[in-house]
Amino acid sequence: EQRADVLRKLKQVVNVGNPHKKYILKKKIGQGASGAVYAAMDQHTGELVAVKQMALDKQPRQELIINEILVMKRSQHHNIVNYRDSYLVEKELWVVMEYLEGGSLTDVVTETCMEEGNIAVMCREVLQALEFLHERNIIHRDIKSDNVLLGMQGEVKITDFGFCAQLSPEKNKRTTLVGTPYWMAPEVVGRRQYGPKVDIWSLGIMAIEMVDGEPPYMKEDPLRALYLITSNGKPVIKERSRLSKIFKDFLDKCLEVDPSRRPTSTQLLQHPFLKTAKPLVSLRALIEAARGS
Ligand SMILES: NC(=O)c1cn(-c2ccnc(N)n2)c2cc(C#CC3(O)CCCCC3)ccc12
Repeated sequence: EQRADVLRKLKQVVNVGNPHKKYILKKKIGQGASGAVYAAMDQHTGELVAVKQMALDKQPRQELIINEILVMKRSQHHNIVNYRDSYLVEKELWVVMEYLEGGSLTDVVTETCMEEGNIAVMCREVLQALEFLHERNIIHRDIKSDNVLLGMQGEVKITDFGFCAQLSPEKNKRTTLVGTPYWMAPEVVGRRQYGPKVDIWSLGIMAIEMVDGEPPYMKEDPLRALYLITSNGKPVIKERSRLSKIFKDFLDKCLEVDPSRRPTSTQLLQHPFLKTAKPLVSLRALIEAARGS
């Protein structure tokens, strides 16, 4: 009966009509936890879109899907992959959103060596998205390079709100173990109460990805990584010696183990490290370098 309830609620949220008439699926661009993602074309406008397809009966937590759509419908921002529309086709849910053709930050961190000016612009753009979400009491809970997408005009947008949490005055803290192990904050791993600052920790881990090419403990299995996060606290950065003083200070603030000492997104947006950011258009060269390799 809970599933029937979800279906009823979804029917109120999604658009009417058959998306097969509106969109032509092109190629598969990803296989997220909750479904496959395709690049598609809007038949009337010729615009490229991304379509996330989820088989409802395969979802462990169906109510999370409604959450993702409802939260994203009203959260339009230039640093967030924007929701377009959604459809229910038999038992399959389609979520249609804008398409970013530059791929993910993962492609860049694994294929290129980023200089600090590029790392600073990435951190600034992601912090702008986090400030927007945290103001609305939304925690993303899965910040990592895979979920940061790039456009050819230098757009930087966060995506995949499948794990996000909408806090309320009655329930402004969470304890559920959600996210991707290597990027999880100590308070999440330790099952303590946590809030929006978990996204700031994950941003710090993503900054380590941009320096070292991968998060700490990536060679360990996920369970051991969880143990190391709680036992080691602030992770060691392999190439720390080669970083500037203000970048090290920025990293140390994101990776404060005690969330009450970790700055908010608004506070971090004032950090001097972000003043060294290169112009957004310089990211185009990074995308091409990542593709070229
Ligand atoms: N590789 C992959 O799995 C994915 C690749 N993309 C995209 C999206 C756009 N452009 C490109 N190039 N890729 C994904 C998007 C989502 C998502 C989401 C939302 O939460 C975003 C807010 C509105 C509701 C839906 C999940 C996964 C992937």
